[in-house]
Parts: sequence; structure tokens; C-alpha cells
Amino acid sequence: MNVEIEELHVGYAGRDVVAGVQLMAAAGEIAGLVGPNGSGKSTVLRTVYRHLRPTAGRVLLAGTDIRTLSPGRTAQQVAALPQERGSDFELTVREVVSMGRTPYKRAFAGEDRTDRETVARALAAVGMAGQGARRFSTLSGGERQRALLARAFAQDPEVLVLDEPTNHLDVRHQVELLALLRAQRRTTLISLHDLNAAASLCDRLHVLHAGRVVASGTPRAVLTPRLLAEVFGVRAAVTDHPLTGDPLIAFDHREPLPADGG
Ligand SMILES: Nc1ncnc2c1ncn2[C@@H]1O[C@H](COP(=O)(O)OP(=O)(O)OP(=O)(O)O)[C@@H](O)[C@H]1O
Repeated sequence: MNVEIEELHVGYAGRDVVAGVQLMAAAGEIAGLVGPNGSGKSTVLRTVYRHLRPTAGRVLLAGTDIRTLSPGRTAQQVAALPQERGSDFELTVREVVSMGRTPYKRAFAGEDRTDRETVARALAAVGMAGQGARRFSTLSGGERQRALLARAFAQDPEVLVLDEPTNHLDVRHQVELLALLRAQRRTTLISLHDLNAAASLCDRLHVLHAGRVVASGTPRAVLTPRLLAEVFGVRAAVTDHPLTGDPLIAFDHREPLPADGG
């Protein structure tokens, strides 16, 4: 199922922070949103999982405006790992992950075998098969992240929307997560700060800057030293990763470019 965002305007308290955003993820494609802090990545993603309502423009799932779908139908099609994550859940990990099955249940219906198997698979996929009985509130930041990702997987959606899913994860768990997303081949919209992870994972990148898309295309086409200077304000060389052949961005970590980008 493809996702298309058309001329999206959306914001907070009457002020649009995203203005005229046009982007897409083709069916089965992983589309990355990258951009500096405050550029509007989370705001765009919140509109896709219907946490925010656009002031203008549309989000289309396979050509259908999501606002014409019922909340239950949307939840069967789109699962999100949002940036705002509850931390005070008194539920167990398994109970949190089981919440992903809610869109498939009739009111007050218990779990059936498919639910139990899907939840077990989702927990195993994030490496938490043995931790279902733990209280969610006792997990570390990275473990919470993985449990919430398992909840999104348990929802068995057509489209995954992931806002900074590698946040809090150690490098091994980051690599595992990226491998898992690649293996799933689900239509995925993902925001990432780690541009090398984005270059390795994404089929397509959309670069946001001050609420607008300033470049779209393959990571290799988009992540040029010039764009990295103009949008992110850093000096960088782009080479080939010696192990994988992916684009590899070598940042100059010693000093940023002057504020005017020159
Ligand atoms: N709940 C909110 N109320 C008011 N303004 C908000 C709210 N959330 C975000 N903003 C503002 O909207 C703009 C875009 O924020 P958004 O969180 O979408 O950016 P982002 O690209 O995801 O940033 P980051 O990389 O820092 O997570 C910013 O100027 C931010 O301050």
C-alpha cells in the first residue's frame, strides 16, 4: 500500500509549521524523513497516524484520504511508533504489545490464537521474547522502545510510521532494528537523525527544512556535501562504505560551518 502526502499544511495553535509538504512512500518501500531539529518531521508523521489534523492538504493511503476512514480501519492499516511515549504504564510488556491487536477485536472479545501468536512473534522480532511478564515501567529506554515497536508490529499494519525508532538503542540494537525493517518490506515512513543509518536503510529520502521538503530521491542522490552544508550546516564528505557500498557520510566533527552556510 503506498502513502502519498499532498500539499500538506499542519501546525499547532493556529500556526502552520509544515507548509506545502509533498512526499511519498511507494508500496513496500522504506521512505525516510530527515532534517534538522524542528524541521517538521514529527509533525508530518503525526498527521499520517492521525494524531494531528491537516489545515490543508491530504494524506492518501492507496489513493484514499485517511480522513474518510474510520479510526478502527486506520488502525488496521497504519501502526505508529510515536515520539510521545507513555512511561507510567502499569501494564506488563506483553499487555502493552497486545494493545496492538485492539483494532482487530470486537468489543470485550478476548484474545484468540492469532492474537497470541502475533504478539509472541512481535516480541521475538524485537528480541524480547523472554520479557513479556515484566512491568513496562521497569524497562530501560531502549527496552521500552523495542516493546513499543513490538506493539506496532503486532498491529500487523500495511504501513509503519516510525518516529526516531533508533533513539535510545545501542548500536547492536540499532543494526538489528534496521535489518528487521528491511526484512519486513512493509511500506514504512521513518524519521531518523542518523543520516548514515538513513542512507543504508531507506529506498527514498525526503529532506525537510523549516517545514518544507527541499530534496527527495535516493540517499545517494540527496545526501550531497552541498545539501549537508546548506540544510544541516555541517561540513561532510560522502564516500562509499567499505563494507557495504552504501553511501557513507564522514562528518567534520570539529566545527560547524558558519551560520550563513558559507
Ligand atoms: N505540540 C506542539 N506545540 C507547539 N509547537 C510544536 C509542537 N510540536 C512541535 N512544535 C513546533 O513545530 C515545529 C516542528 O516540530 P517537529 O517536532 O515536527 O520537528 P522535528 O523535525 O520532528 O524535530 P526534532 O528533530 O527536534 O524531533 C518546531 O518549531 C516545534 O517547536
